[in-house]
Amino acid sequence: MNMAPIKKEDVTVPLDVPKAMRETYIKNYMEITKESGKLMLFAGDQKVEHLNDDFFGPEVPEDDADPEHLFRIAAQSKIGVFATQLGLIARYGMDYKDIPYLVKVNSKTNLVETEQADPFSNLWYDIDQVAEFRENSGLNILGVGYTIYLGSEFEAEMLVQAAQVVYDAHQHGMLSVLWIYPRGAAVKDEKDPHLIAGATGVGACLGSDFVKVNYPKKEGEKSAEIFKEAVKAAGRTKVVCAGGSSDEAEAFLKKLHDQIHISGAQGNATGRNIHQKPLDEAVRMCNAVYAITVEDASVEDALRIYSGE
Ligand SMILES: O=P(O)(O)OC[C@H]1O[C@](O)(COP(=O)(O)O)[C@@H](O)[C@@H]1O
Repeated sequence: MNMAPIKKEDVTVPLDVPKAMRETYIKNYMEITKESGKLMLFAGDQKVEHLNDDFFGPEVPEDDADPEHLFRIAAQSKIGVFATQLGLIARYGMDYKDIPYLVKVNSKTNLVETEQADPFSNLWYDIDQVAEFRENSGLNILGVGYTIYLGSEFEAEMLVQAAQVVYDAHQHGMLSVLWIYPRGAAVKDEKDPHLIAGATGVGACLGSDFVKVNYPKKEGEKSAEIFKEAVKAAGRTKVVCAGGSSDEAEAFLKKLHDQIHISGAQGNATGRNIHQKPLDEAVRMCNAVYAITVEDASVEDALRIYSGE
């Protein structure tokens, strides 16, 4: 069920990568996509984004209450990269040296989001510090991630920061993933397909390697079909979808399969649908998501992996 692997020559290196860093960029690209060209990103930044809501409660298994759960899953499963904040990586990385990491360089909590409030997610670290951390820790840091809230009154600041993050990541041969969410008082419908396509187009103009958006939704339309506009608008920037809140396994895997095979998405970025499970089940779900994304598995194959057959 493996797809033909991509070769080094297939990697399009953006021109803001300096000559001396081309090989590093290609190596990181091959590694983050597991030589498939597709990204399986395990998203673990929610301890800030959603505070403890995703990690504790009647619907959440006890394993998830401890931040180390995220590292255990990332270490024991097949993934392209594990995305979280630098501080958490610094606290656990010594015991999880083999995980491929992506440092999320901005984050904000959900407390600021009311009906009126326009979100702003400020930069925590500049990319030179991430590169310094990569050097000092010896960890395998393949890329960086940044969130933009398009349409927020703070959009201008976030666009500047995102542009710098992408450019600077490329200076160090690292990959960039932009999370782009239309959000704020000016945004009537965050999941409007045309607006999501606007967001992926912004990702392309920022020169990002990957752009992560929410799956569009429109009354009476098939999401997999209306998502095609966003994939097209992104051009050479690859589009991946956020996982969303925990769903029933088959429905979730089917949706992911459609995103890749109907819409043309080049991967996924999944958090809660993986980590809101006890460790063993979380690992099986992660491997199932990886199988669809990187190994071209069918939904049936992925379900077999998930059920441990
Ligand atoms: O839309 P929200 O609530 O801001 O969610 C943002 C979160 O969703 C993600 O993009 C994807 O994670 P999930 O798969 O759990 O949805 C996270 O990286 C991020 O923390």
